Amino acid sequence: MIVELNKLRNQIDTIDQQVLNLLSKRFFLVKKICRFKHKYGLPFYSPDREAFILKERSDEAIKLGLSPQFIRDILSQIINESMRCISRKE
Ligand SMILES: C=C(O[C@@H]1C=C(C(=O)O)C=C[C@H]1O)C(=O)O
Repeated sequence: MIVELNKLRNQIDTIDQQVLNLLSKRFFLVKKICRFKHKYGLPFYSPDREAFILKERSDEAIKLGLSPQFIRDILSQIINESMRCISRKE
């Protein structure tokens, strides 16, 4: 029984690691976009793009049997972190 539980937990650990790696890649791309926008004098904040992301991903969440509100909440947090990320000027 414990072996089975550990196997399942190991799978969750692997998935969590993948989520972290993907978030790291996402913030890397956000920083690239930030530099691109800075170069061409564009504002970093794009409310239309953010609205598009939240709508698209919550529609996708429904198809996958996930709560669309949960996915919107997570993505809003991630996008808020994008703002903090670029203000750190790393
Ligand atoms: C990364 C961008 O810049 C900002 C950050 C976003 C994000 O984290 O997805 C989305 C829109 C912008 O407010 C972008 O315009 O794509």
